[in-house]
Amino acid sequence: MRIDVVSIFPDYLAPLGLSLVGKAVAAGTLDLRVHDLRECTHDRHRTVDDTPYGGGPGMVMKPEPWGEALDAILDSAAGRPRLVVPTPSGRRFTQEVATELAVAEHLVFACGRYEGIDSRVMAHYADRFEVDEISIGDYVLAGGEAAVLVMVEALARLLPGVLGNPESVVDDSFAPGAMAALLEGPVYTKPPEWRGLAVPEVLLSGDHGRIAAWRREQALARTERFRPDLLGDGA
Ligand SMILES: Nc1ncccc1[N+](=O)[O-]
Repeated sequence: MRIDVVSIFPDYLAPLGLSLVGKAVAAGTLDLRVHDLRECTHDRHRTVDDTPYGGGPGMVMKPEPWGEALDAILDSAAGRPRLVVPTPSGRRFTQEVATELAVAEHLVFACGRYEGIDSRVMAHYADRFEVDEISIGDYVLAGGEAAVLVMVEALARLLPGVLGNPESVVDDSFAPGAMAALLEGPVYTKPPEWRGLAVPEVLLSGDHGRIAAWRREQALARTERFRPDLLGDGA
């Protein structure tokens, strides 16, 4: 998979060189290219934004630098990449969306800052990109870069060979499957007792049936407490 990220703060994406995503890049599973949008400006001030037509607060990112940046990426792209635009006004990012993105051949993330990117950019590229405006949550960040870190990490761990133990994807919170709509319950590891706190004895029993039942019970309780919306009506 190839991933391009366009941003006026390319250094913000440096964490993608670490840990799990960094390993995927080193292994060649991910071809990650980060581009500085300002390299597509040609005025003295390297201007990327201007005041919004129709008035209103803040600034809007100008279309010209985006046109130059995205044309260059398309020139070196095979096929029709998916253009992911992180925005609070997009469709909601979920584990299902992460799974969808994880099977793409080529993702291009356009990091908007300020009030967003001139809407003509998304309209102009609708035939050459599969344009996908996605929100990671109902809050307002200063730009899309943090959202790209979130989305790339969520999809990278789904790529074959990236996670040491592919099993751990199966019982993720929100992963499709038997415990699909439940939050993961508490987890424990050695030592069996720590500062007077013992690990629940069922987990040391070796009785896999009892352990599975206990885990489901804990997952249900946690889901009822933190995310009753996941339980639907009278589940
Ligand atoms: N919530 C957001 N705020 C700003 C930019 C992008 C965002 N998002 O969710 O992708």
